[in-house]
Amino acid sequence: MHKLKVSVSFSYGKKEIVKNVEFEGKVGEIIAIIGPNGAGKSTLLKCIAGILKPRGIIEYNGIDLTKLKPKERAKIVGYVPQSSYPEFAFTVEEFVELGTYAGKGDVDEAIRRVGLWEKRKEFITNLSGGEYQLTLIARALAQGGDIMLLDEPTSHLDINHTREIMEILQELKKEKLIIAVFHDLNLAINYADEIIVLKNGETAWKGKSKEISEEVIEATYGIKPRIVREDGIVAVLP
Ligand SMILES: Nc1ncnc2c1ncn2[C@@H]1O[C@H](COP(=O)(O)OP(=O)(O)OP(=O)(O)O)[C@@H](O)[C@H]1O
Repeated sequence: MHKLKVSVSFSYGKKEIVKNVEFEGKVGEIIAIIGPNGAGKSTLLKCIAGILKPRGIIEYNGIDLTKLKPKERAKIVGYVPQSSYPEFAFTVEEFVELGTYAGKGDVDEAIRRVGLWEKRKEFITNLSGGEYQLTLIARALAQGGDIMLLDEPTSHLDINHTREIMEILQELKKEKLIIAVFHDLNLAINYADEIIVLKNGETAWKGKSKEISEEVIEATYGIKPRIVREDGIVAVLP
């Protein structure tokens, strides 16, 4: 069990943004969603998060997530939005507690797990971009659900913070299903187990991340990259 089944479409007005995207995932996996700007990646994630109401099926362990009330759904799915600069001067611990259904214990535990315990009394407006991203992850973590969705968790981060976030995700996947949107193909290929490539709202390719080919990338992005494979590491050179 611990399996997510997704088969959804979503339209803004008459414009279909997500077209029959189907995949399955289970606890223990990282699934990366990649694709060009405007492909529908964030929209797909928001559908799974319950922020948007898609047509189709989103089922976890046989439970139809689209039918759950927000509070019930939040116990299963955590959502980490695209990071934007924080506007309000909450402390880290106030922010992690805010909007979650977590108890104090879960809040403390989540802050510890992302390594921000020393900064728990700090205002989020004083954090670096990387620390703020960790705070967003802690907030989703505090809800304790089996599924964690992240929209570009490493955008604007330096190599140090990028590694920190990716290592946290590797650790979390032992007990969760992680679904994350990435623009960085190298991160997606090397850290995710599965990749879903979206183009114009459709699934252009899906499969084991390291099996993605030059042809798939060329067909999706319109440029022929070089892919170097060595010692189990895959490097995509634009
Ligand atoms: N609120 C909205 N109303 C109407 N159209 C929208 C809305 N939000 C997004 N769209 C459109 O949906 C399409 C997909 O957007 P989405 O943000 O899901 O793409 P994306 O793949 O995440 O892009 P990016 O990589 O640039 O973040 C775009 O054409 C966008 O203009």
